[in-house]
Amino acid sequence: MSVNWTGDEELHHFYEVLETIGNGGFAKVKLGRHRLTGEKVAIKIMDKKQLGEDLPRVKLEIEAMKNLSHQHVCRMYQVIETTAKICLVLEYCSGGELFDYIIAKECLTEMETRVFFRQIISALAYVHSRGYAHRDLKPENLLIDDNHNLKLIDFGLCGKPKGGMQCRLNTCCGSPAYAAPEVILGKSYIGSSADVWSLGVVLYALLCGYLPFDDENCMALYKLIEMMQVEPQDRLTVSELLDHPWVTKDFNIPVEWHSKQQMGNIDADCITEMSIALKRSRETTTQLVKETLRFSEDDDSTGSLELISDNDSCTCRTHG
Ligand SMILES: COc1cc(O)cc(Nc2ccc(C(=O)Nc3ccc4c(c3)C[NH2+]CC4)cc2)c1
Repeated sequence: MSVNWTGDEELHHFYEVLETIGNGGFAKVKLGRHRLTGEKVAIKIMDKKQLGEDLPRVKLEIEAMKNLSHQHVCRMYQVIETTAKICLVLEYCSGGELFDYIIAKECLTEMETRVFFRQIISALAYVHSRGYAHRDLKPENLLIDDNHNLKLIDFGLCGKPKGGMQCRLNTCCGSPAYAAPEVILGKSYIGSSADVWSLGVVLYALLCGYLPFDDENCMALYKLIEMMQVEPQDRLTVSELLDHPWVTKDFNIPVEWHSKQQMGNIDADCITEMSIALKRSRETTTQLVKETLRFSEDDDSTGSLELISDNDSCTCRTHG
């Protein structure tokens, strides 16, 4: 059974839409709660008129998010589109932005920085392996989840070179304070190298609690940070960072960057547990989940489901 919802009806049928938790440019992010599972979500609401010529970027991000499923990348659960709006239903990260966390703590210890930095490298190595450059890496685009782990968000500026990650990109984008010199200078650039420069600025911000400013002392410092070499070919690569001595210190193992989340079909055991928890038949539960997640037989969705039961409420998360 499929229902012809209007976008607003669909959004409010499946989700309670609560307070605003983030604002940025042409988008507002509101806290939402799934009416069936009780799970909190973040709903990024964009007005198509305000998007204007940026609308294709949103479609690019949605396409990217369909191909990304990783323990340190914020999940996109659902897209709800109306004539006037596009809503992305996203993973809710209760700890908020890493940016606010750094401000609140002034700066982080070397150990806490290393734990976070390993998670950021893990996410970046995975995103690059899927053929995408993020191009807007900064503490505002790293969220802290319920388990105090980082999740990379906002793929609205990501680039996917047609010929693969060795091919150059041309669009000058991202935040100036984190953008690589070659991007700032309007040159064509390798996306993964530009992301590594941003990674260097993020590391500086984590350890110092403020951004490097462009004075001669900082330029001298840049030369010490191997990720912030002005010439891209002199810069460390993500794969060199995975087992860099500073990154592996105290861990003694390289960063595990492969996804721990299977991209597959709906897990039968999950349906069984959900149907018991929800006191519904397996068939009804499967239909509800498919309807909620807009799965269909002919769809190429590769999402899989994981049941997280917590104090009798059951939460169903998708992967992929
Ligand atoms: C792929 O993930 C994306 C993609 C995208 O384009 C945008 C987002 N944006 C999000 C922004 C914020 C949150 C979020 O959970 N924010 C949040 C959560 C808790 C708190 C705050 C913000 C701020 N006050 C403290 C508590 C989630 C997604 C993701």
